[in-house]
Amino acid sequence: MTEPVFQSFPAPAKLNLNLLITGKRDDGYHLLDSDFRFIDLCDSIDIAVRDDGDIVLLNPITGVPADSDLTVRAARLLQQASGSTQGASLRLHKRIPMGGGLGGGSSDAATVLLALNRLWGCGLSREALMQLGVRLGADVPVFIFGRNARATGIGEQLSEISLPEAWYVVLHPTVHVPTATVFKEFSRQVLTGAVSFSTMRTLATTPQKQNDLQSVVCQMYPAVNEALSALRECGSPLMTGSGACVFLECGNEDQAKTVYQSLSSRFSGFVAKGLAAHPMFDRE
Ligand SMILES: C[C@](O)(CO)[C@H](O)COP(=O)(O)OP(=O)(O)OC[C@H]1O[C@@H](n2ccc(N)nc2=O)[C@H](O)[C@@H]1O
Ligand SMILES: Nc1ncnc2c1ncn2[C@@H]1O[C@H](COP(=O)(O)OP(=O)(O)OP(=O)(O)O)[C@@H](O)[C@H]1O
Repeated sequence: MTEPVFQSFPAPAKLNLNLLITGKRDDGYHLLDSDFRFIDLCDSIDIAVRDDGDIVLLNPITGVPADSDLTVRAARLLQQASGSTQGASLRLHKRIPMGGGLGGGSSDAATVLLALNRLWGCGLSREALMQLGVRLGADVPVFIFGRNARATGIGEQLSEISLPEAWYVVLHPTVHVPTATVFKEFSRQVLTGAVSFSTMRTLATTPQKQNDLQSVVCQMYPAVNEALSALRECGSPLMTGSGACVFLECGNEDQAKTVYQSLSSRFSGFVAKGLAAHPMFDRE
């Protein structure tokens, strides 16, 4: 029997450099206005094509059954949409903390769609893959889009943005923050008037450095507030996505490392470099 040939594909994390919640759709999904930046903390996925049509995740994450894993769901969705009879063995190397607002699961799904589209020779356009991706999660399209982007809609309307070089101190409070719970609580607080929807930015407005979910998450998870308070001694930090991770932007790597070292005995986290584009993005 021939050994399967695995190829390795990167799946980067993202930060939401700002996150305005501008409304709610009839189906309950929230409208947002957010600048997404890819960072150099990456999961990686080894993929080998199989000719029996099966999709097999060789090392499921503890607590996430293989059938629910976004990598497996992405592969099955592409099989269905393209009519491909080929299968794949997947091996997942997780480095992006889960439930951190860093988009790890969404990025894994996007990488599988991009990689299998090539390996199976499906020939779907980037746009078609993005439309498939949003069925798996609101954060999936931006990873397929492949460039740092301003996102509107629920995250599927994307336009490229150009960002300066930057490094980020990212702290990971040890709480798992479920995205659905946070949006639900935000919605409840809109009804009571405790929070309100933001207005979408006009082209002339400079991006507001705010995350509309932050106050809700800090109320629910004090550990997130503590991490923000610690970073505030060094600048103006923000939460990413629906949390739990918080970050501080720094102009150079030394500064970021110094800030992180001063906090690393109290918080887990890391220093990451902002990327100019997704590592799988090619500009031809
Ligand atoms: C907060 C962000 O991380 C910002 O990047 C994303 O909008 C979240 O995207 P995601 O993790 O891919 O979220 P999904 O898996 O699509 O949605 C999880 C749940 O969060 C809520 N949700 C999510 C995204 C969104 N724009 N509005 C929502 O109300 C919905 O209840 C949904 O059932
Ligand atoms: N490949 C995967 N990697 C991580 N989580 C996965 C994966 N597949 C399914 N999941 C499920 O998705 C949940 C959210 O994981 P993820 O790491 O994407 O959260 P997140 O970074 O907060 O996402 P976001 O910023 O998109 O809200 C996990 O708790 C897990 O149950």
